[in-house]
Amino acid sequence: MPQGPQPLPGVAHVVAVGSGKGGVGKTTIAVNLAISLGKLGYKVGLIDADIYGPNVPMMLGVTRQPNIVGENRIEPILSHGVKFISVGLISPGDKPMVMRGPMLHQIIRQFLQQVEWGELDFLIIDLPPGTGDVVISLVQTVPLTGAVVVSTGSSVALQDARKALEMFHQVKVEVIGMVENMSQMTLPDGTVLDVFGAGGTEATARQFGLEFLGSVDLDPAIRAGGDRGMPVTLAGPDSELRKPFYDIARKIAARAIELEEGVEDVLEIS
Ligand SMILES: Nc1ncnc2c1ncn2[C@@H]1O[C@H](COP(=O)(O)OP(=O)(O)OP(=O)(O)O)[C@@H](O)[C@H]1O
Repeated sequence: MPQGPQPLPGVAHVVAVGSGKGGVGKTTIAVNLAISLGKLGYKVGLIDADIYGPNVPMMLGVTRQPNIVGENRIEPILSHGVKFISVGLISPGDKPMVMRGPMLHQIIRQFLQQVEWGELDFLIIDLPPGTGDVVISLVQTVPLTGAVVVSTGSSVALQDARKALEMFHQVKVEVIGMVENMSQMTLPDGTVLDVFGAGGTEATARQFGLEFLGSVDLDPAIRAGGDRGMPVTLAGPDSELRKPFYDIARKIAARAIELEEGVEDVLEIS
């Protein structure tokens, strides 16, 4: 058995989406990012590693168990052009996932190595909120292209987002950039409400010398799309609501490709 993280054959870029604080919309961003990348022509996979709130199956509208094929290989579920697998499919329904570190590590390894991902341009990983075990299991198993950190503009969310940044730094994962979710809300009469402190995430990104990837508004349509298993980005980039998701996806794709090329350059020189 080879030691250390090994690239997944056929998978070009692995991008983790983390947050620090729970409930800031990390899964919403990860799911809409995956769909947007798919609509932009990339082949996309999504691992829902959020053991505390595995909501990807609901947001992608499929909650059935995956098929086992060949010699104990797992066939990912295909929905809206995205191949996905979720801890929520292992423990469906309302039962919480209760498990110790080694079992969690085993599941993350399985999701990476035992799933028939085929050829992928991007494998997106929806991390649990906070800092910890899942990220360590990930970096021990595969080289990550980078991570995206989602936050609202509120000071409390940003306090936790900074911890996530520090964690990625400690495990030597490049942060591709930060996204502000639920940034502001436009009422039907055109009034703009600043609910969570719009602009806070951009300021934090600047402070850390990171790219700010963009802001997504707080909009009931985004919540409703996730609840119905029909995320808003399915309708393409042509609206003020959906365009930011596509702009963010394009920036992440460009940066991920650039980072991977950088690695190849270094290898060529040495
Ligand atoms: N921009 C938005 N506008 C409206 N609702 C949103 C937006 N982003 C997320 N939501 C809603 O907020 C709730 C929390 O979002 P989500 O589950 O994506 O957060 P999370 O950070 O992944 O949470 P956790 O990691 O704690 O599971 C969901 O009901 C989701 O539909």
